[in-house]
Amino acid sequence: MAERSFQHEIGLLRLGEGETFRGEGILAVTKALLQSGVTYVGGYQGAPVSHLMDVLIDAEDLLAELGVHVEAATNEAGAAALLAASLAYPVRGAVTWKSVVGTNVASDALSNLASPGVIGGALIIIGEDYGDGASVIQERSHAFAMKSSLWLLDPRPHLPSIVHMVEQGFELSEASNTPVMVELRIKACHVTGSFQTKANRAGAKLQAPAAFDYGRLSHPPSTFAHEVAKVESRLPAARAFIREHKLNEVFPGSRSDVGIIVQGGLYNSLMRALAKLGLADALGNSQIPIYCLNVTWPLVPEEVAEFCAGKNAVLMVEEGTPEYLEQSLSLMMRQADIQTRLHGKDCLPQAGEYTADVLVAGLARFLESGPGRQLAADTEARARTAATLLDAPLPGRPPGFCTGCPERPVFSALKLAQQEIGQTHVAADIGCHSFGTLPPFSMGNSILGFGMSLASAAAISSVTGKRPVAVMGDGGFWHNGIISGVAGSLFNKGDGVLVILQNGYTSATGQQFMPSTLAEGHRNETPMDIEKTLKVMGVKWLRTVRSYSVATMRETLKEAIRGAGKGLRVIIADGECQLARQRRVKAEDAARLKAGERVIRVRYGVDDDICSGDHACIRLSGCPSLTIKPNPDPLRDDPVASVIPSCVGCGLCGEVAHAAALCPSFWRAEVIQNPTRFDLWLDGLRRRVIGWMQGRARA
Ligand SMILES: O=C(O)C(=O)Cc1c[nH]c2ccccc12
Repeated sequence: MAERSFQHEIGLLRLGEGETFRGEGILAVTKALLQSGVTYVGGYQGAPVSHLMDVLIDAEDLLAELGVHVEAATNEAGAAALLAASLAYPVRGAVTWKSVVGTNVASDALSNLASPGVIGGALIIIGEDYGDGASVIQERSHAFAMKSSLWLLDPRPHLPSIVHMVEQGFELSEASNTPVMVELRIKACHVTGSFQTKANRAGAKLQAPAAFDYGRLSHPPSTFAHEVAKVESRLPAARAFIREHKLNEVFPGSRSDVGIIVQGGLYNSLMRALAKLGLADALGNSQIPIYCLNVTWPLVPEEVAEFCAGKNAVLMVEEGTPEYLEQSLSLMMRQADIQTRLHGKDCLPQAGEYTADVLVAGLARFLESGPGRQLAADTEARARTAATLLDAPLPGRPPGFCTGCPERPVFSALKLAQQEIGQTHVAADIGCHSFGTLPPFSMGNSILGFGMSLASAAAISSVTGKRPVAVMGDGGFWHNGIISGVAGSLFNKGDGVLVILQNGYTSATGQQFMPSTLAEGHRNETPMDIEKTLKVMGVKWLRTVRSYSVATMRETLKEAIRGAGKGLRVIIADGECQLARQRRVKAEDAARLKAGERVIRVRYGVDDDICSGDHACIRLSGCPSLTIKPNPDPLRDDPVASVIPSCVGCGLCGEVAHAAALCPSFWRAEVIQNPTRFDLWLDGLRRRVIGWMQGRARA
């Protein structure tokens, strides 16, 4: 994989009995899977679980030794469907993706899997991308567990707990014939710690295909029996297992009047809040008893009753909306006729991440604690004071395209095209190109999902009377766009423009390879070609344009948007992901330098004397390496544009200045290492000519 090397982590996967693993939560999961004897693993990358897939794919050799099949699925639906191996065979397997979005994509396969259930342990490791730092819609994966009768583990962020829950997850899955989701929030994925390892186990293998059994198909009439099995056998079996194996934890406290029930994943934040309130020490000893739900679905009514009975009040600490757990607890307590008061979202916010500070305020409300309220008020006041001390609000720092990104020029070209032919609807998509919706481009009227831009634009021309432009990455194309977008548009004889940003990787998730990746050393020796694929599908109007050629791209866009006739027009904007390219080129250059070979680096810069100081170049590019500096001319006070050393020489600044006819202040230089004798001769000649001209100028 391109983003980073996982050689160290692969070493950790080889640890044997009784050794110590040190690292991140999400990587501990990879080791836990191998210790559990999986026969197959798979998934689709996305924050915060990308590294799980990356490590497993890089660990090809080890997994081959253990006989574990690895599947880099093209989307989450494919990953979920992989679990059918555990539906038909008593083998263990695990898949991963980011949630809630990945679970949305996977949900068709998940429903069909959950209905017959599984005979081999089946785990779904979901990266719950919720709260500060999340990149997707704020919804709860919990809903999927409830609707499909899947069990939901939410281990407290502590490596031994995470590993234990993965191992127990397989057992629970087998004991109740139900797929199990392991929910890991951003903080749980990145929490660091250690645990004692066990030896890896080879996955089970069978000699023959399973016998035909209609009862294991999610088809009527089997589905009616499945529905009954879910409630009459699988649920009771799961509850019995959870109770018997103490998957949920009770931490007793000195107080008997109140208690706290917490989702396992929030346990660390809760302990921090209690410590701030002086109700717990730093070692996790709390005065208030805590019932920690490492399993958030299903709840175990007997455990709930035991914890709540006899207390005046309990607080349910449950992040996100709606308050499914609070509702369930309320029903259970009513049914068991327990008179304990139940609090939750009346004390804590309905929406947003439950950070320690948010929990301090909520706990103070629950405990009706004066000093607690004071602490929460003080914290808020400090934040306000800090804001006033700063005088003006801090300038926004939206994320944006990397230096040299091949996607930036496409938005520059689209901006220039719109300047000439007017605005048109722009359907944005998920990927690095989503940054086109942020300044300085601010383009995009909708984002409807991964690979959904073209489909989302299908009805737009009937609304606006103008041909819309859908932007899609090559990652989005293979994930969903090829079917939902391209096939849908061709089938419906749709009219519109699709711009495919072909950079060679699913870059936003960490530069993973995908079907059309060309990189060397990739397992896929015959990469699928998007252009050929589109032609075969029947796209008639198709252009491939180098993404840095801004003027050509502008003209191509104008032609596509305004051209006569109907039909889908596709522009493939081609340019390799610059981060991946830099890693590749740097290594290649270093090898060439070492061998004494000639290496050229291209750099751009701005001539201070010529820069007009209007910064149109910056507004059309937003490159992090193109900034401003004080004007060296004492008679001018406008800052001038400046290219800083992080420039990778993509040439966009010059292209934009040329395409938009801005001031001619950009220069391009070639830095040649290990020059040839011809290079040196040419350099000497240039110096002489320039010297002669400068001499004339002075004269
Ligand atoms: O990695 C991220 O942050 C993403 O949002 C990418 C992504 C991976 N799988 C998806 C399914 C639906 C929408 C976005 C994604």
